[in-house]
Amino acid sequence: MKNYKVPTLTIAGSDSSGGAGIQADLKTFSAIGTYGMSVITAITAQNTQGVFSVEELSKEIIKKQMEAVFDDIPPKAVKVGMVSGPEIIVEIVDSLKKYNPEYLVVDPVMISKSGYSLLRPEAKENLIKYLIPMAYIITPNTPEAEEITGIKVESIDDMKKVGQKILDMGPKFVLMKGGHLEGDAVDVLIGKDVFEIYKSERLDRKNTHGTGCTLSSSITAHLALGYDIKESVRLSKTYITEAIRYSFDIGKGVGPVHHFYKFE
Ligand SMILES: Nc1ncnc2c1ncn2[C@@H]1O[C@H](COP(=O)(O)OP(=O)(O)OP(=O)(O)O)[C@@H](O)[C@H]1O
Ligand SMILES: Cc1ncc(COP(=O)(O)O)c(N)n1
Repeated sequence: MKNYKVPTLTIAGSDSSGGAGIQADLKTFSAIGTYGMSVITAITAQNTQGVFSVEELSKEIIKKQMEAVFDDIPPKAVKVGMVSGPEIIVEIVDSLKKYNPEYLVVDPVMISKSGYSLLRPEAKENLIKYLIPMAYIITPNTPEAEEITGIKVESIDDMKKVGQKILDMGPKFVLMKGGHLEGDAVDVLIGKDVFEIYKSERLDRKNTHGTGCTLSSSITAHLALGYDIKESVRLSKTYITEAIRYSFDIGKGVGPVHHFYKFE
């Protein structure tokens, strides 16, 4: 089902070390077999050891990037990752309303694995009020789900309950990621008439930089290629599991996952 001409777009921050953010998204888009494009929201200076600095781009250049992409190569599916500040979110939401892509995947990036805040505290309100309701699917990890709802997530039962709360905020589907819990790596997909559990063994690996970015861009690429939501998540869960299994040591800290595709 690969189609190198199907356009996909990521709206996210740049990770200079290539493991997360825009770079992980584009690698995933290519590996799944779509044509990847990017709107950069912020530049981070980071590597496998941490995030050292962040510079947000202006809302003007974000608007211009959106226009340049959508006026020429309208993407079939769009993913939003790190959005950083409140004004940027409003700009992105306005542009998305204007161009109305078929699929919008929102990965509500808040804190990097290394503990650096990638969403300014004052931006949280706009994320919840404007971006989450327009998502086709939102993919919070447990700390992000807790931030969004104010409710603790410590079990699969909590994931179901809190996922339902997020669904009530307006997105069509919620994928609650269980990477931060203990035991098997269990993700839960919730929609109006949909409830699916995706389970994999927990792999004992230290190199998990960019797992969330990779999973959400894989879902984006599969939706763009025409898979339905359950299939898109199933194939993406396999993709991230194998990407973690074959993750590798590069750099001095938490290395990246491995992008390649050979599963159907
Ligand atoms: N050790 C692991 N073994 C197998 N699967 C894992 C492991 N850790 C995470 N996963 C899976 O990876 C995906 C990403 O989950 P996670 O909850 O780690 O997202 P995240 O915290 O947003 O990632 P990131 O830290 O990159 O932002 C999920 O499908 C999760 O189940
Ligand atoms: C630009 C950018 N976007 C997202 C992440 C989250 O990824 P992780 O939690 O694996 O650090 C990141 N580190 N950098």
